[in-house]
Amino acid sequence: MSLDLTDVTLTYPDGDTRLTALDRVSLSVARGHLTAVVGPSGSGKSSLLAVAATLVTPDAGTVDVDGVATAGKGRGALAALRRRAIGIVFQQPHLLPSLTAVEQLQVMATLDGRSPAGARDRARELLDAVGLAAQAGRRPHQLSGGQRQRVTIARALMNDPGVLLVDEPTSALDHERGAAVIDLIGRLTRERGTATVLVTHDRDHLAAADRTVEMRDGRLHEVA
Ligand SMILES: Nc1ncnc2c1ncn2[C@@H]1O[C@H](COP(=O)(O)OP(=O)(O)OP(=O)(O)O)[C@@H](O)[C@H]1O
Repeated sequence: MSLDLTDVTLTYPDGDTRLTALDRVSLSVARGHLTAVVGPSGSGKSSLLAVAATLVTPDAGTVDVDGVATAGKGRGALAALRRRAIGIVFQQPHLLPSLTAVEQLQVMATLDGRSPAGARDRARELLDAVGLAAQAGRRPHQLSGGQRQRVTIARALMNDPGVLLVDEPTSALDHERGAAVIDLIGRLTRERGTATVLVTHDRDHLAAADRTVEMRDGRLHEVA
């Protein structure tokens, strides 16, 4: 599998005790597959993504990304693994206001040492893939909310990651635009072969998923 969480437990300090945000959670996602994670507020969905993204180290259990065991790795090695192997899409687009859509993507690649021409070609190809070829020269304020979210999805794919983690990408969108973004994530998962985990509140969006799991009080349950 491209993403493997095994018996992951994560706790946070909570007064004199600790709150268990993830309770022996195991989840494996293969390349080309989309797993949707639903569940009530506070059930541990964002914690699950943070652990999968190697941004938070669990108290117990293991996280393997693209066949690489992350246990015991230092910050530098984890940052390098994230840049190479993990694409992350947050709830809010987090775009740089002064850059055009194509530049938002190019920055990622240039940071990674790709040649400027190679970065531009890949950025244009990805903007085309998310339906924004005509908007490549626009800045964030000249884009709709859905278009901004598409730019962040394209940006997350710049380094051709094996793992794509997406946190509530539709929370700022109306239902129709939200559904279109989820469909796009499903299509890109299959076309680009990412192991994708999508946190969503909206159960109407689950048709694009190969599998749906539900978090409840830090535990993961299969949804029939
Ligand atoms: N940094 C933190 N310190 C202490 N407790 C935290 C921290 N982050 C999250 N928690 C707690 O851990 C539990 C799981 O939170 P998490 O953010 O993973 O839930 P969620 O399912 O993503 O919720 P939502 O749908 O509201 O975003 C909650 O009880 C939350 O209050």
